[in-house]
Amino acid sequence: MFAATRATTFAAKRAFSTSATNLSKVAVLGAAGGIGQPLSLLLKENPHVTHLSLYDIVNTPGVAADLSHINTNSKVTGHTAANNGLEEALKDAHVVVIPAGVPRKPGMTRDDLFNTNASIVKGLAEAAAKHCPKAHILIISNPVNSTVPIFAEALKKAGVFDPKRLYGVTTLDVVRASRFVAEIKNKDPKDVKVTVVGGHSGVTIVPLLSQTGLDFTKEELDALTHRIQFGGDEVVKAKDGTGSATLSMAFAGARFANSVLEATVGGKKGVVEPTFVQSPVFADKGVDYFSTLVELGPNGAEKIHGLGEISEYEQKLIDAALPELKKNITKGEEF
Ligand SMILES: NC(=O)C1=CN([C@@H]2O[C@H](COP(=O)(O)OP(=O)(O)OC[C@H]3O[C@@H](n4cnc5c(N)ncnc54)[C@H](O)[C@@H]3O)[C@@H](O)[C@H]2O)C=CC1
Ligand SMILES: O=C([O-])CC(=O)C(=O)O
Repeated sequence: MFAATRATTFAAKRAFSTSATNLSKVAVLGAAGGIGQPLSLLLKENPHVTHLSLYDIVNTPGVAADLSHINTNSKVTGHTAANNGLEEALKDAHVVVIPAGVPRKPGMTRDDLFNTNASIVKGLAEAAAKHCPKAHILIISNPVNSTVPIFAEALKKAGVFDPKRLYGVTTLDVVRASRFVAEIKNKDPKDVKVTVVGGHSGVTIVPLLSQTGLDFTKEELDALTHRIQFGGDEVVKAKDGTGSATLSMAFAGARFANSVLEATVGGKKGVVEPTFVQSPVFADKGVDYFSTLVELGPNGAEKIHGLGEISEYEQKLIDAALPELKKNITKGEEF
């Protein structure tokens, strides 16, 4: 799946010394789960990854043994809580991707996961602060609007918070938006780029359809906006109590991890993705984290873009998103 980037990667590897490739240990925390397994599979195929380190409280030795037979260049190791497993998994990691935690069941909101996932994420943050304080941390665990602030607070407490290196993964919203718009406009999704801003739950997800260069009727706008904001619910309902999006999330997570790797060790310029980071965009309204297009560079999230020109329709969506986002962020910060 990364064929398009392979040429760049190999060129970059030649251009960089071996120490550059030694930087690319990627740890997955929650690696034996519904997202963790396919995500790890996709990362095993990523040529930037030199060491894939899999951590979960259960089953990682099996997942690691299985993946380790795939004939790509990276080494795979599996770790559980025994024998300082978390420390071993995190030590020297360049990127840490975190899909650890429980998923939704029908009838639940993402915020309903807070009670369980907040402490899981906090514990992992404390370990990351200690064992890989300079790593790029990609948070998938829900509720993302709160788990990113929880992680940030733990890093701040340990004195190692670098806002350029902490990202909430909102790529699934971008992937879905592209697919849903392509469907109704009879296009190939690869030609449909939709910037999705805000956060990652319900009304906090704001697709900027006016920036796609396509025309939409009011009915199309209403239907698409609703589908993008509540796409997660479609999967939760269809899975009927067995979980939420895992395969599309693994795809999205692998895509975002690849972007971070390309920008930080691949030497690629102009990598721009929406991601939920500490952001100045609505800081004056007390919303300290927000997803907009972010330019990724060797040090991570180097340039946070504003919203650009948005329609009146989108302004109303933003107005509805901000109070909910603020509430979610404060809840995370105060945990
Ligand atoms: N950001 C996004 O767009 C999306 C986020 N998610 C979220 O991702 C999370 C994971 O979802 P699934 O993989 O479907 O759940 P899952 O239950 O299949 O897997 C979660 C894994 O985390 C592990 N885990 C639990 N506590 C842990 C700890 N302290 N350390 C390490 N691992 C631990 C479990 O053993 C399990 O293997 C959920 O919170 C879900 O809501 C899901 C889809 C999209
Ligand atoms: O809906 C959920 O709970 C999982 C998720 O975040 C998504 O699919 O966007």
